[in-house]
Amino acid sequence: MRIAMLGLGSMNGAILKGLLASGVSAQDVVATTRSAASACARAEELGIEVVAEESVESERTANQQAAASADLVMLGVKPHQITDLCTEIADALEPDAVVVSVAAAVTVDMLQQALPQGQPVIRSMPNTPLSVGRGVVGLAAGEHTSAQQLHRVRDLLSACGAVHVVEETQIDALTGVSGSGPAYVFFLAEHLAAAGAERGLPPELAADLAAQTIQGAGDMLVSALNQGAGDAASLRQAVTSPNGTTERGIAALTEGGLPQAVHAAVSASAARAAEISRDLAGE
Ligand SMILES: NC(=O)c1ccc[n+]([C@@H]2O[C@H](COP(=O)([O-])OP(=O)(O)OC[C@H]3O[C@@H](n4cnc5c(N)ncnc54)[C@H](O)[C@@H]3O)[C@@H](O)[C@H]2O)c1
Ligand code: PRO
Repeated sequence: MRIAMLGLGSMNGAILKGLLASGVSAQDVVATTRSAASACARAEELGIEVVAEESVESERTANQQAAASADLVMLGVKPHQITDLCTEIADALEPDAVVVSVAAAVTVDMLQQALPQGQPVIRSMPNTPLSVGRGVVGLAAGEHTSAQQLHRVRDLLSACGAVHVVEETQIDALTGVSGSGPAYVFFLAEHLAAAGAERGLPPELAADLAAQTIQGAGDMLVSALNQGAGDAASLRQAVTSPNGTTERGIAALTEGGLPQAVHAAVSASAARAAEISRDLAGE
């Protein structure tokens, strides 16, 4: 499968690293960037062909050239840039090329409107841990995408994370949990480490303890859920000895409003996605 990654920032870059590590051949990937310097650096780093918008001299833009040869086109630009990018590549696309948007808030309908009639599209919501093979992706297919095309994309991404095919109405909530979620976890890691350093641990040690604890707890939780051997609440209880140290820590988190703060974070992220969708639709 020939893959075009249009825009190579945080998200498309993370997906590409995950795909290459999972065995996708660098020969099968072409990416685009705006600047020539960035194209050079990324081509050297990743071993793939990268075409820069600013160095193309032919009639076709970098995005058109990359899209023309692709079976799968991943749109990795900001939400407000997606429809312009769709319009730009529309005439270059093969009719059966599958166009996958990674953008928050850009609906299947917006993608279909901006692309040729009948073009297969998928709205996705990935997260950056795809870069290390531990990502999460939600996929919602458009009306012209066959089950086989959806399965091919699901199988490709499954090599670098967990893929969930969902209703489009669920994507904003999924964005609030797993799309934005890595940032909440990194925020927790920052504060765990800072608190450890405040209690006298060397800062590097505190950062390692926070990261390794989050990794171990995450692995343990996924394994327990997969094996039907517990859930987050039961694993938390197993750490919490009656009248022990954790009980005091959990009480402090509860008093400090962690449960309400997490609910508010997921709601705020999902609500912002809906707000951007309305802005993009001009409502
Ligand atoms: N960062 C995340 O964790 C994350 C998670 C899920 C979804 N997303 C979505 O991914 C998309 C990109 O976000 P990001 O965080 O990677 O932003 P980013 O700014 O890191 O990446 C966007 C890239 O696109 C490039 N670009 C812009 N216009 C271009 C054009 N016409 N041709 C080629 N390249 C172009 C920019 O130079 C930039 O490198 C957004 O729509 C966002 O909603 C991001
Ligand atoms: N990062 C993007 C944003 O912050 C979308 C989910 C994660 O908008």
